[in-house]
Amino acid sequence: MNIYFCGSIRGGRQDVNIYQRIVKKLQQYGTVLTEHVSSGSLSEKGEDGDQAIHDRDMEWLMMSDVIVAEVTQPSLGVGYELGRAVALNKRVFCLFRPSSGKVLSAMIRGASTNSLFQVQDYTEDEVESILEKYFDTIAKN
Ligand SMILES: O=c1[nH]c(=O)n([C@H]2C[C@H](O)[C@@H](COP(=O)(O)O)O2)cc1CO
Repeated sequence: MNIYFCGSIRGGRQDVNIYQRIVKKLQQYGTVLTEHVSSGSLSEKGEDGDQAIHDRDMEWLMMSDVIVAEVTQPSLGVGYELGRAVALNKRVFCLFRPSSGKVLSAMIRGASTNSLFQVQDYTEDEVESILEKYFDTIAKN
């Protein structure tokens, strides 16, 4: 299974430790095409070559079977990826931590109207078990 992980880069890297836990867990279920998003050495500057980044990531998005996004730290790039994923009819799972004190964009929470696009509130300690539950469910469908 190809998995596309979305997380904030230029939107801010404060959640990188949780991105690492998510990617490590996702690697039990398939190939994470965007493993670099969780890299501790990738700064808020991001990678070089914006057009190449965009074109590579869109190709990976098209190749993916499921998109998992950590959406607590707002990111234009993640929002764009999610919109493109919806347009491609992809399966999307968004993870949000209410304990951050932030309120998730209505354009993300409000898009969760069917089982293809799900938003899950969670706490940091349950991140692995939430992913286990999700992948168990999609394996049965
Ligand atoms: O260097 C990059 N590499 C990259 O793959 N991205 C993609 C993957 C992330 O899920 C998303 C982050 O967007 P942003 O940088 O706007 O927070 O965009 C974004 C950047 C920088 O914008």
